[in-house]
Amino acid sequence: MPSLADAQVALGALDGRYRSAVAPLVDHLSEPALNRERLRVEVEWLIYLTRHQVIPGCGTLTADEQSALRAIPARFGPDDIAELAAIEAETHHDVKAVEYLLKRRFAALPGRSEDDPLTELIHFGATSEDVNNVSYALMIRGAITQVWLPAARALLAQVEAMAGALRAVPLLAHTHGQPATPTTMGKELAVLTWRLGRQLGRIERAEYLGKFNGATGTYGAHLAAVPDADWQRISAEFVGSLGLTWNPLTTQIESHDWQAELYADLARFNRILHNLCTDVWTYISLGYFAQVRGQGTIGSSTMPHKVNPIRFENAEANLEVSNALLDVLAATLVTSRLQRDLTDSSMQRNVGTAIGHSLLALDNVARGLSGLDADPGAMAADLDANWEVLAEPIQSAMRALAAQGVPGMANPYERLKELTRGRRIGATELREFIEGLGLPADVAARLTTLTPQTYVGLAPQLVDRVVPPTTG
Ligand SMILES: O=C(O)C[C@H](Nc1ncnc2c1ncn2[C@@H]1O[C@H](COP(=O)(O)O)[C@@H](O)[C@H]1O)C(=O)O
Repeated sequence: MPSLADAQVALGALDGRYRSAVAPLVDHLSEPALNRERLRVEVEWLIYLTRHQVIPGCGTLTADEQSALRAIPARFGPDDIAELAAIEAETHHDVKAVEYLLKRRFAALPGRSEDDPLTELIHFGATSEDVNNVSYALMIRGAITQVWLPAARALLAQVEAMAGALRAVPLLAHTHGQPATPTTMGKELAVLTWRLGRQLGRIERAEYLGKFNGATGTYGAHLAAVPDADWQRISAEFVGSLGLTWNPLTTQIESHDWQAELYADLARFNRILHNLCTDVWTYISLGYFAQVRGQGTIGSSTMPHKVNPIRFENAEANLEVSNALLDVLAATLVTSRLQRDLTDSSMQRNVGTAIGHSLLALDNVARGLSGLDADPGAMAADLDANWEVLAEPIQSAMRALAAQGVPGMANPYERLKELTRGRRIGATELREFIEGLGLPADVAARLTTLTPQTYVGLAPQLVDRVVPPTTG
């Protein structure tokens, strides 16, 4: 029997059926992207060392040579990937393989050779983690700022636009799944926009840290080679030159605390988005949103009438997978036995998968939302069937009157409970009840004009906190 493995079939869903949605992350978080970043860091370190003559009297690189070296990661492609894999098959050490590949490329520059004295400055003073941690910081920063954040911002703008459009559309709330004080659909979406926006702000402010201080973070090898250099300043300057925040105090490994912080924020964003999915799914189920576009031609394989909210269900699943990975990354990356164990290396191989499932969910939610049309008629019908929700404002007005010394306003809660608890009442019963309360005329007039559809408080105005009202 032929093996499917022979056909280069993906094992995981992200590289299989969902590949197109997550492809932009491949350039940032795949294994070749890691190796490309490692090459970039090694090249930049060599250029830094020679340009600043950190090793007094060491050779220099011409501008053309610096460009040629920088082109190695910039043009890193399938042939380099294959060559690197062949070297790693010999070294069984992935960073050493990168070092050897760069030494080969350096020796091949015009006028250089394997015996060139500068060859030994490649990977000078560095432990693998010096190269790895800086590479990961650059990769993750690229993935977040160039791929994930733009997708998340676009989704947020979409939810925000829906909140604005449905700003004043009355909606029967369902606390505990039971009819409750009305709100508007726009305000409920504005709450989610507000929450997602706060998390997005935290993610936008994420710090990306890097360290470059040798095998146990002591600069021991550096000092042994060049005792007079200010190695802490050099390390800070080099890490800073890559646009990262310098971590001054570490063991062999960068402590990964910033990664744990970022993954906790991403996971919290995912959880709020999951809440949006389950709410919108429920509103669809109640008929408050109609699925009108982009649902494909088949809903159910057996029930022809159905259109299923599959985009939101897919997003839920992917957010859960993403969070499982983000949680395990955040929990485990912050510990390493003594000066280093290698669990972080194997664990960080899953960063792309963790962020990929989140990106896939963003894509599904965006597609799901764009296929929806609100049905204000369905929302109005449910409000109209639940006049008892007006027991609350009547009670509240009576309490205020009682506090002002108006006679006959005692025990409003109990009186409304008697009228409404466990039974349906309509406009007529409620108005008759109000008329029998002996309320001051202005309050009675105000309450009798109230309907479940108009009892939305400040809901429309609250939307303006996240969606500025359109002017003109
Ligand atoms: O600079 C060093 O290498 C110092 C060394 N610590 C190491 N630091 C970083 N990488 C190391 C280390 N050790 C191994 N390896 C190589 O890491 C690779 C791990 O593979 P995987 O589990 O697939 O992520 C895999 O390629 C391993 O060979 C130490 O002894 O402290």
